[in-house]
Amino acid sequence: MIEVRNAQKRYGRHTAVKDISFSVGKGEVVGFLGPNGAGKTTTLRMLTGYLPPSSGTISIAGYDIFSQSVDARKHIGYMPENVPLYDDMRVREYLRYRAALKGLKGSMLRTYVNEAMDLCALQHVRRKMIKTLSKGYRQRVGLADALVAKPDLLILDEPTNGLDPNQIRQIRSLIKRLGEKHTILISTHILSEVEMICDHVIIVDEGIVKASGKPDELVATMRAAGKVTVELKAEVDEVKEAIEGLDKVKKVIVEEPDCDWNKFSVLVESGTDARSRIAKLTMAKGWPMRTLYRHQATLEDIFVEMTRKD
Ligand SMILES: Nc1ncnc2c1ncn2[C@@H]1O[C@H](COP(=O)(O)OP(=O)(O)OP(=O)(O)O)[C@@H](O)[C@H]1O
Repeated sequence: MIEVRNAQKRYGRHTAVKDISFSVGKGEVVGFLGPNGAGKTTTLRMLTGYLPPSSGTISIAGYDIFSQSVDARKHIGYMPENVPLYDDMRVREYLRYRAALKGLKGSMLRTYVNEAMDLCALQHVRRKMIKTLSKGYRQRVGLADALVAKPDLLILDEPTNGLDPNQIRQIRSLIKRLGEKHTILISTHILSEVEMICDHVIIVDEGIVKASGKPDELVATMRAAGKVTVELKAEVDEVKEAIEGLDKVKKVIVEEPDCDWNKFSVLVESGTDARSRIAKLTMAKGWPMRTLYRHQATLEDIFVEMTRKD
């Protein structure tokens, strides 16, 4: 459904997207993650045909987004980050206007607008002026606009941005339902959102793809390169030196002590579990120990690991 090959975007001297390639299959729900300024919005705007790439190719449903833009755009419903709405229009009036711009007419236009309003729970505000709507409802109008012409691909740029937790849940469950029938590319900062909604995740930073895969696969890779936490009573430097001397231990980080218990994070090589060797060492040394556990990596750990600057 989406094929991006070596897309690059420069704004004058600044390169916002260095070299991005990825593909999204039909029916997939893909999370597009990255810190501020990573190039997410720029990439989404290139995908939707609003910005030409400086180099590289992008095709949607087999159509090149620039040379076959009309055909490509028929497949896309786009919800930009700050949904631009006409404040002085009423909800239904606005959606009918947008549907007409997308080529819908007559009874089909009315039916499609009605269905989009049903899906986004907008019927009870259909006669309200857009300027009187809360942020959550404005987002729903933006989503209804994106899906009114029944495109098979939805591109959503931070759809839950600025919403309160209840509104976030509502929009999230709506996106989940939409994912049953549409291919979705969703840019977000909210990692739990990705874990809940997406089949696949792409992490971008500094204009390139840093990681890509199923959320649980990424987490499994990270888990293999795990971290162990140890709390014991012994002299800090001695513990650090002894654990760092163990096979396959990469580094020992001294954490804030908890009362008189010293705490250490032990970073170990991929595929190893240092717990039994640490336990043997502490017993041999006679150090009292109260904690020894291996961390379960989360998508947040992956995100931080892939995008940290230190
Ligand atoms: N029109 C523009 N002119 C010049 N530079 C721009 C323009 N738009 C974006 N940039 C720069 O390009 C880089 C990528 O921006 P982009 O908005 O794509 O990032 P983002 O990942 O969407 O960030 P955020 O999560 O903050 O929305 C940033 O350094 C930004 O300052």
